[in-house]
Amino acid sequence: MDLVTAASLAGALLVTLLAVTFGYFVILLLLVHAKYDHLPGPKRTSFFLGNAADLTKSLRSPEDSIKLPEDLTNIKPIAHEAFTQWFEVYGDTYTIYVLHKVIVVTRHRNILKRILVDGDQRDFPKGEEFSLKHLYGQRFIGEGLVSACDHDAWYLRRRVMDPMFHRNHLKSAVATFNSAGDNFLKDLQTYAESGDSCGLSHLIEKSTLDVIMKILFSAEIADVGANFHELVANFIKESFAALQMSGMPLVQVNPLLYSHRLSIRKIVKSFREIGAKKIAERKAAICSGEAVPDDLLTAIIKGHLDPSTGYDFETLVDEFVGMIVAGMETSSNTLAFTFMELGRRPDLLQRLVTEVDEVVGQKSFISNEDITRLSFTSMLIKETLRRYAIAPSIMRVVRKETTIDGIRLPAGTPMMLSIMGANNDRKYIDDPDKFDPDRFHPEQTKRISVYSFLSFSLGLRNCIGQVFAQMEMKVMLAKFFQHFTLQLDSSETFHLGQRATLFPISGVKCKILSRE
Ligand code: HEM
Repeated sequence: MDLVTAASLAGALLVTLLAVTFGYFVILLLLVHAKYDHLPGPKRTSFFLGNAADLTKSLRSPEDSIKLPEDLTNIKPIAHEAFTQWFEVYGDTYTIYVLHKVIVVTRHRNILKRILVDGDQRDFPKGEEFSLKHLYGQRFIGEGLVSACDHDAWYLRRRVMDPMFHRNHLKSAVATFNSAGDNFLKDLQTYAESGDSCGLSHLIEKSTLDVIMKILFSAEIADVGANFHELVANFIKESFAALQMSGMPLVQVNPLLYSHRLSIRKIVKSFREIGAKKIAERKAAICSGEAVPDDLLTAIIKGHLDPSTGYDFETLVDEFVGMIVAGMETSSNTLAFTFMELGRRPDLLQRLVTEVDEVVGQKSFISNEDITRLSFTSMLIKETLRRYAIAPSIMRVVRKETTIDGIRLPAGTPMMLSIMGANNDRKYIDDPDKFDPDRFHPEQTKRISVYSFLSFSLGLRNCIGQVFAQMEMKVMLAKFFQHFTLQLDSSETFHLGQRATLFPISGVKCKILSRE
């Protein structure tokens, strides 16, 4: 066969292959569309891309043109707003399509109830695809508690960790919450003295990392490395922004995004190496019989030494990364939103200051009893969690075909359970856009249903750190208002950003004013 014939044969083969692949993809799309045609949803703007264009638009700020990938961390996404608006138009359950993938978005109470609470969790697992196990092929949270999809493996790990997050165990951590709070005060004092504006979000982030490192891993930030806080902050921002991007069409394979994917892989890998080093040191101490702290790190390593839990060394690293990912940004953004609201609501700020003065006064140590008595502070935090659901949605998969209230969910359906949608559903919440901590007043006659306060999720796989987070946030707020107050910069926009979690885009720029 001569060269020309071979080349034309290869060309014909390639064209046939492309035509078959294209035909296969078209049939696949038609089948997926037919499978979900019975559910409402926004019109697909493209047969092939589905609603991808709407979603990509909603990931971007209306004002900014975003250049990928350099500006990923500066995206001002408003994805949750698109989801909320679609609830108003298409009802409590609707579909969105990206290429051949479909997601059913819901805030329907009975669906949430069945999936999170009443149903067998084996029938509604976290889907592998949405589980944060890997990011651009690099192991991210792997098989850790947050991402575990296999119910039995998850259960064994949750049993190892639950005691560390129990209210009684956390009582012994109150001193540590105080000491992290005192470090926060030192940073604030510097700004109060200089009169310069600060980005409060950044200072809070440092404190919530400080708390996690001390309580879960008995480590000071400084022990891990001088720039550890910046490193973690960068790791969280970059990886969260990438998580959000990675679901968009072709981001995983687009050659133009190769350097972005490579840099994210490197960031995640080097962060995992820090965790591996800490774990190896503690494991060596345990194995050689040295006295070790009674913290989460010791608990999971002891679990790893007991083969029945299925913890291998990499899973321990997954837990280290997972706890920081799940615990730092969530608490820190919730506190940032609380400060943002207090900055524009002198009435709430005054109520908080009065409570702090009455309960804590000039005491330098905030005890567990004080934390319990800070009831307005609790209401304030709960309303922040309701209004600005930091984790705006969570993912599950319906394994077997299930019909709930006449809504048929085919087997294999990926579900986005909208926490933001449920928390702000005007069918159940009066004037949901209004920030009103009194909704959570213990004497409020119209009690908020648990399905309108999904911020920590519900059921077996609810947030293990919810008591931890609320104690931490109460101590931070009380310490702050014992000594300082704040004045928001005039540049404050009150806009929300979204990179996996929600955050105040401005970073809560403000002046710190001393109360003394
Ligand atoms: C305001 C703060 C927080 C919020 C709003 C929050 C929210 C949530 C939500 C919604 C889930 C369910 C995720 C899902 O089902 O996909 C979750 C799970 C989890 N959270 Fe939190 N969280 C917060 C703080 C924390 C803290 C401080 C820690 C640890 C120190 C933590 C550790 C975890 C873990 C390990 C899970 C997985 C639990 C499991 O699957 O068994 N969270 N969190």
